[in-house]
Amino acid sequence: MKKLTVLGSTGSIGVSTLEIVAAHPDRFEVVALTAGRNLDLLVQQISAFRPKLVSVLDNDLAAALKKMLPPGPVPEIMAGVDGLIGAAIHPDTEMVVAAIVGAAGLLPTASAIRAGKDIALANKETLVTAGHLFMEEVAKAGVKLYPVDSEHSAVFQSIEGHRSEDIEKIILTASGGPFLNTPLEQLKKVTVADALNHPNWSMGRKITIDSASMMNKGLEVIEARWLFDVDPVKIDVNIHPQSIIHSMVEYVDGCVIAQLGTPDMKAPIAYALSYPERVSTGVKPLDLTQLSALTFFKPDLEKFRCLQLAYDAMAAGESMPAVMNAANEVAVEAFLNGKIPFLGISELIVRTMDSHTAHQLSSIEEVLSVDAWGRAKACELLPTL
Ligand SMILES: NC(=O)C1=CN([C@@H]2O[C@H](COP(=O)(O)OP(=O)(O)OC[C@H]3O[C@@H](n4cnc5c(N)ncnc54)[C@H](OP(=O)(O)O)[C@@H]3O)[C@@H](O)[C@H]2O)C=CC1
Ligand SMILES: CC(=O)[C@@H](O)[C@H](O)COP(=O)(O)O
Ligand SMILES: [Mn+2]
Repeated sequence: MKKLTVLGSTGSIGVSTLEIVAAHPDRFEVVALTAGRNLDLLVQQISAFRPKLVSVLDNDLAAALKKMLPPGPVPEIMAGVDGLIGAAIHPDTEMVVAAIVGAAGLLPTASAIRAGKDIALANKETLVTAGHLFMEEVAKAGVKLYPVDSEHSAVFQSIEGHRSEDIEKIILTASGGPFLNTPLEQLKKVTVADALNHPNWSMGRKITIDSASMMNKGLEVIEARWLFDVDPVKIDVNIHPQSIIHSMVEYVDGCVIAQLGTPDMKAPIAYALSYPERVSTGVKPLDLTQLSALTFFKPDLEKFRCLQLAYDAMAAGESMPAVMNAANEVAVEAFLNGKIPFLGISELIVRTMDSHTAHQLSSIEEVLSVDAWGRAKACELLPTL
């Protein structure tokens, strides 16, 4: 029986994780759940999974939750960062599913690693902002870090049994999002609803906008760089609009190993939870005879400026990816709230990165202060757009 904490249980990844847990009650048990504001869903999850501890965004929400609890055993209720950390380091927990969105996931994930918990990592922002420090913490604590992100799960599955020195290239696939065939000129006028209309994946709002701008793929290149300890020049991005091949690894002998499947996050989540075993997921099996074509081409870096910005941030290194990530989080929120147009996202990131001189980061606490700086700078620059 694997005992789990799910950070971000009310989100898209959190809900899919709990579907896997519910399907395998003999394998997985929930110890702790954390939510942000979605108390109604959290109450349903408490009723179904009977966690020992739950946490919500703040004390007001915790007080409201106490009045909504279902009949039965009463969980410990916590709030804020203390609650996230409490859930992450709960003594009964063996594995933490890191499924909070954004840099808010950094501290609880770091705390879980330091407490010796294995990690199923969905929260890519942790590796984008502080990849080298996280990988050092993972090595120091001797814990396992399993990728949940579909591309990284595909790479993980394609490198098993192979020597890292035999890798020629990692090829991350990208759907191209809803604007793959939209001319740059028309991107000036796209709406929030247009950007949230991802062709292949059903996901949370922030990552869906990141997919539309292709910042998601930029974040994933940085994520792969740290997760698989590869030189960034060995990481390619191929647009693959069908999202059937989830990523590939090319070896020095010219062989390419890929992982394929119906686009459904339950598959990579289940593999991270049950590794090295495989469990049923309910994911629709792939019928290759029903696919008309699998196509691939290079991304347009002028149109998808955010992908180029991620390459620039990775090249600058040190604190720059954390600043880029912070500016992106502010920009996506502003776009979703109707404060800036879609192309304002990349513009705000450029202006924030231009205001920053990269410097070395030697602790996760320093990363948090750079993240705060990046957010404050991006907010200050918002009216200049
Ligand atoms: N969705 C997907 O298919 C994929 C997601 N990922 C990554 O996984 C992570 C989660 O994505 P996704 O599930 O889509 O996101 P969602 O927005 O659907 O869910 C986010 C979760 O985090 C909670 N949350 C948000 N902000 C805070 C905060 N400040 N403090 C505490 N909790 C918070 C939310 O609570 P509430 O809703 O209750 O307010 C919710 O439970 C992201 O990093 C994303 O990039 C990676 C690959 C695929
Ligand atoms: C499901 C998943 O892993 C997402 O990160 C997905 O990759 C988004 O699709 P894009 O390829 O459009 O970014
Ligand atoms: Mn992905």
